[in-house]
Amino acid sequence: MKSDLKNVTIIGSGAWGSALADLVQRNDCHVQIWSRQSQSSLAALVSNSDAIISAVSIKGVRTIAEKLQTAKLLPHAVLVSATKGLEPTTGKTPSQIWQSLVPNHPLVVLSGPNLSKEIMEGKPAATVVASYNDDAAQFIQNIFASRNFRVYTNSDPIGVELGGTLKNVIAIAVGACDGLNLGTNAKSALIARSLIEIIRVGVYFGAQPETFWGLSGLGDLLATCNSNLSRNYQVGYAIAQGLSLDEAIAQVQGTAEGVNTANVLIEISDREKISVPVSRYVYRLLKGEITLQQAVEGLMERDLKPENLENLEL
Ligand SMILES: NC(=O)c1ccc[n+]([C@@H]2O[C@H](COP(=O)([O-])OP(=O)(O)OC[C@H]3O[C@@H](n4cnc5c(N)ncnc54)[C@H](O)[C@@H]3O)[C@@H](O)[C@H]2O)c1
Ligand SMILES: O=P(O)(O)OC[C@H](O)CO
Repeated sequence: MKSDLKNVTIIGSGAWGSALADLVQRNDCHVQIWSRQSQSSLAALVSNSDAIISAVSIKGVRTIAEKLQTAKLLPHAVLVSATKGLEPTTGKTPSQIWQSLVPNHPLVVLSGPNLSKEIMEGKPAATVVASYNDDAAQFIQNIFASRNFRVYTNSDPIGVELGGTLKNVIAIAVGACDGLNLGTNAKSALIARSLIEIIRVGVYFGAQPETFWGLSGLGDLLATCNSNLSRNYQVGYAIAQGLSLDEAIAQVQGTAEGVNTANVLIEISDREKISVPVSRYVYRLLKGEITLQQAVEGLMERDLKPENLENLEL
């Protein structure tokens, strides 16, 4: 069933904003795209929007949310956050920033295994729209769903959001693993153990552990760790080829959020004493504290322990 929604504003005209605009357009919505290069006023543009979708990098989220805080929105306007990152200064997720600055509108998080290039090519994909407000989630489900884009609702926005955010750090590790040609066993072990540490962090943020077995957790982890379309994977792969972090970032097109996310995650895990061994080795590698070879040895030589899947928080 298609919604009768007509006016949608997409904020951010990068790879993801453009792909999301394309998806909404397929459903006959009236779509307007705004970016920081636009001459038009964002406040004027959103004044008649039924849905406002933010697809900017994490560094732009607070600025954009502050602009909308003072804008006059339609009372029923739904906000959608499609960013996968953590704010450096506060450690907040994008949805937490949105919620704190624009609290009077329902918020939906959109996240899943969604490499924008494949979506632009019309290849089949699925995603999750998560909200504490079921009506808002269904509303957004209907404006995005199409023959090639299957959209699920979910009621754990923080879990859905963190699945998409934390896997970016792991994609750097897996890109490096592939760049070193360490093999399928190593890669599979890295992905499986990383999912456990993602869940540990998720639980700290108040997410439901089971959310991470879904599309936005395991699904996005697999997509990002198995595709050289992923910018985060590309960063890890390039480092394994001997490039510096700056050189790796320079050769990647668009934003690799995992680099910043690793910094913020390590601050949080140090403060809250959350064990995140894979992410920590990524962080130390990116900081230049260790070589890639030392990271591999460090992970393999950790103390032996039970797999302990019954108590993922430990
Ligand atoms: N590309 C994908 O496949 C994909 C898929 C899902 C989610 N995402 C997430 O979407 C977000 C954007 O990714 P992208 O691929 O479009 O990146 P991109 O680099 O192509 O575009 C980034 C966008 O953010 C805007 N931006 C950056 N800093 C800003 C600031 N300070 N103020 C205002 N706007 C600012 C840019 O103008 C641009 O529109 C990221 O969090 C990414 O993880 C990307
Ligand atoms: O290119 P990446 O690494 O930002 O990944 C893009 C999407 O998050 C994949 O779902």
